[in-house]
Amino acid sequence: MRIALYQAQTGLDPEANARDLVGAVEGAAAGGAAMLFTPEMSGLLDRDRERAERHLRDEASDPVLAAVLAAARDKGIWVHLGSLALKEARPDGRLVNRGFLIDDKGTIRARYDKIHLFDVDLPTGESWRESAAYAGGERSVAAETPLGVMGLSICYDLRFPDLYRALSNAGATVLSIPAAFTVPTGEAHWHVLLRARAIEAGAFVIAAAQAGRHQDGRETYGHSLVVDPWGKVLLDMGREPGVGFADIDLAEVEAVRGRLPAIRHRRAIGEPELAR
Ligand SMILES: O=C(O)CNC(=O)[C@H](CS)NC(=O)CCC(=O)C(=O)O
Repeated sequence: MRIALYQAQTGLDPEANARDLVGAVEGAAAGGAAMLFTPEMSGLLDRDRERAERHLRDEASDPVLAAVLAAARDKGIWVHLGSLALKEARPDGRLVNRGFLIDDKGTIRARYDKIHLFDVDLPTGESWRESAAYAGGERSVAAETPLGVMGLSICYDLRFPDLYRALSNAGATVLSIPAAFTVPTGEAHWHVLLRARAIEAGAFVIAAAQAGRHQDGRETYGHSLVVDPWGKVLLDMGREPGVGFADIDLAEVEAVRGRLPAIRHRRAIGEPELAR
């Protein structure tokens, strides 16, 4: 089964970003992919909250989402739109960071709101307070796809293995982890965390990422990755934006789980006994 990943360098203009997304859908379909994966914040990447807010809509009126739904239908391809920032009616006024699983008829099959929010001060001086602008999601989501049951997640979620344990316990054999990773944390942690999630779950990991220097001045790590259930990297897109392809053999999941049945050996772990 062929999949495609769109490594984006999303900018400040949602219209231009939507055109690039539609181009990626067309490129993925022309290349024979059954499904395209796009990064976190595929519609707009802007550190300036006030400037960004002027462009943001709710789900029903978001033009980027509408463009991707139409392109998926026209090209007959599934899309995991990694995430969009959306203005949903919430009492506290915060946004949601929401991913969409879209089928080849342009129908939304599942939505996932990012659970773990990136509130981190890096030693390089980079400082992020995602929870100031976004409300965290409350539930994990898996969905049936042509690739099998897929677990949805977003970026910083990658650091919380309990989420992937829950998804694989629910039958997920593919884990999608769209991202906009920082460069220093990407260099230190990206490959090892993605490979670990694949190995622990005996599942494919598909991680479409933002890459390079963006119009808002930020730099993201790139390296969109596909990892097989044994932990082998099948695709690493490096630093340049574009569409990449990988052929994945879904039988690998059962083969690896048969060889090393760790997920069948999972136990419920309680509080540790603390010896003093
Ligand atoms: O808000 C936006 O515009 C786009 N969203 C992001 O950039 C998000 C939240 S600030 N980034 C991450 O989660 C990076 C995680 C990361 O880099 C790590 O876990 O090391």
